[in-house]
Amino acid sequence: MNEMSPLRPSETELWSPEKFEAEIRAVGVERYHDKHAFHKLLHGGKLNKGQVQAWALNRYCYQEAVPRKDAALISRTHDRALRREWVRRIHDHDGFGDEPGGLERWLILTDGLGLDRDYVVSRQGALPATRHIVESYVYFVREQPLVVAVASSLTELFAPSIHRERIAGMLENYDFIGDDVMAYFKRRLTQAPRDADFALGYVKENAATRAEQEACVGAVRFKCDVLWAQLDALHHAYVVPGLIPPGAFVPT
Ligand SMILES: O=C(O)c1cc(C(=O)O)c2c(n1)C(=O)C(=O)c1cc(C(=O)O)[nH]c1-2
Repeated sequence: MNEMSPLRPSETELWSPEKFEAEIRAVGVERYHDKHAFHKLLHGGKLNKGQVQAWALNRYCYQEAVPRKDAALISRTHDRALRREWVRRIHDHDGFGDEPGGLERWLILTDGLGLDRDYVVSRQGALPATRHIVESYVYFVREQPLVVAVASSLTELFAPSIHRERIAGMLENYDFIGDDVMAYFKRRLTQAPRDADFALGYVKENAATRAEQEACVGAVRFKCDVLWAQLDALHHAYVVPGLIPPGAFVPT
C-alpha cells in the first residue's frame, strides 16, 4: 500500500467463510490439471503404452513426495489434534500394519504396466523437471505459514472427479489396464474427500486475516501449478516435440 493508492476496505476485510471457500474453488475451476491436454490424451485412450508408462513412472515421484511433505507439516505444528489427523495421510500413502498403502498400490499400477519396481522406486528415469517440481511442494509446505501449508493440499477438493474420469477412461480405452491396477484411484475416492473436508475446515477456521485468506488461495494456485507443470514436462518429453532429456525413461 502507498499513499497514492490506499487499499479500500473491500480489499482488506475478512471474507466470509462462504466467500473464502468460493475463492478457493474458483482456482480449481480455472486451473486444475483435469484441463491439461496430457490428461485428455491419457483418459481418452490416445496414448500408447510407453507414454502411459512414462506418466506412471513420473507420477510415482509425486506420490513419494506427498508423505514427505505431510511429515514436514507435522513437524511444524504444536497442535496435537492437527498432528493426529494429519498422520493418517502418511499411513494412507506409506501403509500401516496390514494396510499396504497408496505407494504400494501405485507400484501395482507400474508393475501392471511392465515397469521394473526398483527402477521406478529409484526415480532415476523420471524427468529432471518432475523431480524439481515435486520437491518444490515439499519446500513450500516446510516454509510457508502453517495455515498456508495446509491450504496447499486443497487441490484434493477437485481430485475425486478426475479420479473417476481416469478410472472409467483408462479401463475402457487401454487393453493393458485392468481393475487391479486402478485400485490406487478407487481408494482415493474415499480418502481424498475426507482429507479435503478436514483441511478446508481447518483453513476456514485458522486463516485469521484477509491477507492470510489470500495467501491460502495463492497456495491452491501454487499447487495447481505444481500439478500442471508436471504434465507440461511429460507432454514436452513424450508427446510433442518428444524431446526426452538425457537419462530419462525411453519407452521401448
Ligand atoms: O490424480 C490426481 O489428479 C491427484 C491429484 C492430487 C492433488 O490434487 O493434489 C492428489 C492425488 N491425485 C493423490 O492421489 C494424492 O494422494 C494426493 C495427495 C495430495 C496432497 O496434496 O496432499 N494431493 C493429491
